[in-house]
Amino acid sequence: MKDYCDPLEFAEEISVDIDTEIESLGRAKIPSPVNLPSQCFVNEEHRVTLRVNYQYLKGVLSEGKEAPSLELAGPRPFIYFDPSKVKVGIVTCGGLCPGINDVIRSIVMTLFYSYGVNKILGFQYGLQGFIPKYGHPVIELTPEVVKDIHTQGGTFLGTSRGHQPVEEIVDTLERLNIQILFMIGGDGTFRAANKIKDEIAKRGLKIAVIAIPKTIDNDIWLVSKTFGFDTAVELACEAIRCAHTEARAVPYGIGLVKLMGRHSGFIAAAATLATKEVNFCLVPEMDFDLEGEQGFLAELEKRLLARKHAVIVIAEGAGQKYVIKDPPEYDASGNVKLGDIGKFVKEKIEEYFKKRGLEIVIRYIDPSYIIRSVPANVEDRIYCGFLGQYAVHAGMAGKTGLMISYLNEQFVHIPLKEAVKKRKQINLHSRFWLSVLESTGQRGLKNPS
Ligand SMILES: Nc1ncnc2c1ncn2[C@@H]1O[C@H](COP(=O)(O)OP(=O)(O)O)[C@@H](O)[C@H]1O
Ligand SMILES: O=P(O)(O)OC[C@H]1O[C@](O)(COP(=O)(O)O)[C@@H](O)[C@@H]1O
Ligand SMILES: [Mg+2]
Repeated sequence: MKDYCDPLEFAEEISVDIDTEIESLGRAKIPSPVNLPSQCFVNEEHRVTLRVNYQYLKGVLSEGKEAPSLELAGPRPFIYFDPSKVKVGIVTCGGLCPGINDVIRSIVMTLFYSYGVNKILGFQYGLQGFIPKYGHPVIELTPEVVKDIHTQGGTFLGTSRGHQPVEEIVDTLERLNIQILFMIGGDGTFRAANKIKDEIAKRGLKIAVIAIPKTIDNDIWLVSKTFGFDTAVELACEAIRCAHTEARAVPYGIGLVKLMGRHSGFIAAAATLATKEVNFCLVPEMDFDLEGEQGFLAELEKRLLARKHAVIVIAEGAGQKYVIKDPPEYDASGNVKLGDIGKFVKEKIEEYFKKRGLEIVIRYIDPSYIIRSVPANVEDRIYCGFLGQYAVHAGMAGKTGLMISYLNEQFVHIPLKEAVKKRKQINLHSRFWLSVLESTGQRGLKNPS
């Protein structure tokens, strides 16, 4: 599993103080079912040292403190819930992402075959599925129902954006007697999951909430890579290759590709590294000037004159200072609505070269929804399988308020409250970004102030 997006390399403050304690509903006393090979069992003693900055670690150890470590994910020898009685819910929220169906399938198959759980309900259309007024019926999930869903993109359960009353969500969990809730979603879903977990605790209920990080943006803190990201990058590369072909075919051809990435430009950056044809990669983390001697347009002109073609990749959240509405607008989930930077940059390029009398040909490609609605690629398919399995092991062990994460090359449990503390973004001083700069050859794109 590739780990080049290690969030600790992206963090400015590598010396993270994380509360790594995982909450539990009670003592796990029931022996795990025989279908699970005992050699695979892990327990709470199995912890993974969190890879942190060496200087920070030295400081921690010299103070006599322990090195920060995370609970390892995996099947436990003893579980909390009785497989013959436990009832489980699954919900998918937020934007689509390749691999959601793989995760749903993996959860259902693991519950059924490894633990013998047969009461599994799917809530439809995200958080709306818990709210009676929407009238979305729950779906009974069995291996037969989910057996082929991984061949399709999207989510078999449907999704939605928009806040729903947490009290009503927990009322529904109580009414249906759900004891483990698996929430597949991104940062927004995790904030909702945290609130649901708090409401459950307030009512003194024994319901586990387990989150699985989903988003093509790969912007979740304390996860190396979210599932679906790899597939999205692969598709993005195809768009870039086409843009390059178009640009090279004509004199002064420009291929401009806009990719998703609301606040984090990982798709744009990774696709740039993968294709090697990109000359300018613009991401939300980086400020750039359009005009001026060292601005983007002047740099683009230099490139065009030297090589007669250019490829530009722009993440949708880049350059928002030029296009965002004032005051900003928000979607139903509270995410800021972005201005269309791709269209804006295209028009600026056309204007600039018209003024300078250089006849350019610009091809603008916006593959946005195509890269997230396809089925998962092999890499993501394997990854999603693991995520679903580890989520089930954590839930059956009675753990709660956690996210299953792949971090420092291990599957681990991360408290949700830590995962929502911040957003993972590209660190412009990281070796990862340096590699992007080396690949594009782009300069700072900022005029001296
Ligand atoms: N702070 C919050 N409190 C409660 N619910 C939230 C919060 N933020 C987001 N949500 C809900 O979580 C769901 C998913 O959020 P969204 O931002 O759309 O997607 P994602 O989880 O992929 O980031 C939506 O139904 C949204 O309203
Ligand atoms: O689905 P919508 O509402 O058009 O939103 C598009 C946004 O969703 C994303 O695909 C990511 O959304 P999530 O936070 O739900 O994973 C972004 O890349 C994009 O900005
Ligand atoms: Mg999100």
